[in-house]
Amino acid sequence: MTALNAPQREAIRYIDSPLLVLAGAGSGKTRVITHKIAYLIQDIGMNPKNIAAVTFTNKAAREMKARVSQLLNSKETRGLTVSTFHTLGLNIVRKSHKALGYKTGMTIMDSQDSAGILRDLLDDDYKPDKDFINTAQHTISRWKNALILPEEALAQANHDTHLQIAQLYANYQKQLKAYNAVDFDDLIALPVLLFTEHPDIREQWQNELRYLLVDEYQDTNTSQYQLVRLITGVRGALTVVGDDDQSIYAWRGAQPENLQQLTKDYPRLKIIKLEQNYRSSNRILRAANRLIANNPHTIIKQLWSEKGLGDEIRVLCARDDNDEAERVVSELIRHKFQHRTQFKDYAILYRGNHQSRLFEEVLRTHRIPYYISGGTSFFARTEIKDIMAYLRLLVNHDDDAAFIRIANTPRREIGTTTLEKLGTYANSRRISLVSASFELGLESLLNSRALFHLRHFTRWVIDMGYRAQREAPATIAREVVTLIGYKDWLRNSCNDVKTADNRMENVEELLSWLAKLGEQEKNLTEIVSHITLMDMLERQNEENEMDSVALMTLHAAKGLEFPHVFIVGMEENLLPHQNSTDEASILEERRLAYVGITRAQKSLIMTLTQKRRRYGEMIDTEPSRFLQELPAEDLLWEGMPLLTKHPHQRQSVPKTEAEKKATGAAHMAHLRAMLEKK
Ligand SMILES: Nc1ncnc2c1ncn2[C@@H]1O[C@H](COP(=O)(O)OP(=O)(O)OP(=O)(O)O)[C@@H](O)[C@H]1O
Ligand SMILES: [Mg+2]
Repeated sequence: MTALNAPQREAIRYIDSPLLVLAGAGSGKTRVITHKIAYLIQDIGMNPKNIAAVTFTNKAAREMKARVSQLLNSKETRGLTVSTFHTLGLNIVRKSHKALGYKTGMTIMDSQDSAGILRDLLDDDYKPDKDFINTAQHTISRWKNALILPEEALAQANHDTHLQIAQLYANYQKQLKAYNAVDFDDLIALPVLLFTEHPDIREQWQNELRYLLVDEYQDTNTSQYQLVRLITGVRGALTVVGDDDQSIYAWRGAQPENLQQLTKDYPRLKIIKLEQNYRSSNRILRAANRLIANNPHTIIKQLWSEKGLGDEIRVLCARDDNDEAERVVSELIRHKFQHRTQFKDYAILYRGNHQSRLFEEVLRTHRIPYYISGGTSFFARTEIKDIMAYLRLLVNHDDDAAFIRIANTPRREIGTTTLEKLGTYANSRRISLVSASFELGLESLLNSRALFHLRHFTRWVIDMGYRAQREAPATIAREVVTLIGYKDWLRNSCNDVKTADNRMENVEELLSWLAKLGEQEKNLTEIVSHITLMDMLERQNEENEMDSVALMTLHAAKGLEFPHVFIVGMEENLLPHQNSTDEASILEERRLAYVGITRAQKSLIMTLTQKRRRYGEMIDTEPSRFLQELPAEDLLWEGMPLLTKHPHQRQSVPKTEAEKKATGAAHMAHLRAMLEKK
């Protein structure tokens, strides 16, 4: 156990009762988890298949896996679970699907799919109302995360909208079941339900998962917390690590109070604190400490580091958002050249996804490799999912989820009512939708027109399926795309031609990829399962191994670290976010800024603009209130002076260090005055 300090070592070896490691950013919490896994396997002799470590994002899980494999060889980790909460939930649901009333081969609906189902369930007046669908989806998700069942939601509804959404929730659940599908939230809620209602199954899993480790514990919501409790049971073989200052998912139902709840639920809970930070230089830490001190605290944590004082935190003021992107990228190029670093040493972090576009554009112009973490992956795109669903259905006529996805995409007169009747019928006969479409029994349920359109399609599926067994996969795929008229469908269903063409380009990309796989003598069945099974995580791994700049939201950056970090858009209405100005939300926005700052190891640059294009209009911006909460002595202001609202005060761009300091002080005073006025 080298490179561990005393409290870390204590945390790793402690197995007498549940353990909570509560500590600030970069203090080695994740390191405690990975080393503890190694300790349990190598020193205690536990079977890796009895150990599960869970966290929140795919990227964090991947990072954790990578760290574990530095400590243990592949033989020692065989059977070990290191995953997200959702993947763990999925495993449980898959293995115990019967007890939950599902058939094998269930499908996971993503957020787009669920929105589609909700839309289909709505009355025609509501169908086009995207905002309503959004609200409904969000509300249902919160209910699920709080383990509120449809009946309870109905009983509790105290106004019309809630009542309407609660009814929708009930129908939505029914629909999912009929499709043999689950959504993202079900992956946690169903295992909880399962373990509560079936003590025998719970016991089996408790015997299977004998030690549980949870990273980023502050972000667990009610259902995740219940799942942790049910898995650990009375034995309480549990280590959780977290930082209340990094709780940034309240909007998704996360409850930092779960940290306190632990003390109540596990009276024998042991708490260990870590205070030495191994990540960042002291100026960065001081900025983080000072910022977060503005939030109320029950437990005070002061981080310190042996990494020296480090460079000042630079604050670049740009003219507008274009200028901001240009400056960040040229700064990055200059810095890389000067310090002989790699592109992957840099991260550009922002509050909202939409902020990435300009940076992408400029990075591309300069031919700098970058990747967007947590963005929509190729395979999550609608058009790719559509075409893949066709191919899935050709090779597996029982893939009901694929059938449902494309039965009416492009439109072919197979309506929701037809699908519903078909679904109910297939369910009662326990056969797939395609098989059911040919049965005599269906004929009394559907009118002849509906039946004609349905059978026309399913027959086509079967014919193409035959051909797919003999012909080259890429040929079949291209023919499918042509025969269904996908290109025209995109043109008609997208809002503008550009979007349609972009999507078609993605389809072309998929087709040429299929051709490449086909050259390796793979048949369509093999290719489809290859693509379906191809671990998304693996693909993203490839991405990360490339030397490229990381672009991501502050949310997605949690748990990660980079030598050089840019936090862009340090402005009111961006950070803090414009919809987050009530007191509780400001606290959360401040934690988000804290997460951002503490990602940086060596250098941190923050940027803001004077003007920014929003909703097509150039608007004046205001510096983020969080800037003035940072220690003035650690900031170095650069670029356009901020004082635009007072042109007579306009100063020249500061050049010498002394000038920069002086302008910095002036900016801070100005900022303070401005904010006090508000
Ligand atoms: N005892 C130690 N000696 C040397 N380096 C360490 C030690 N503990 C942790 N580190 C390093 O410090 C960095 C931060 O550690 P880690 O990511 O585990 O912190 P964390 O508390 O999980 O941070 P976060 O709150 O951001 O998730 C990592 O690069 C890790 O390898
Ligand atoms: Mg961590």
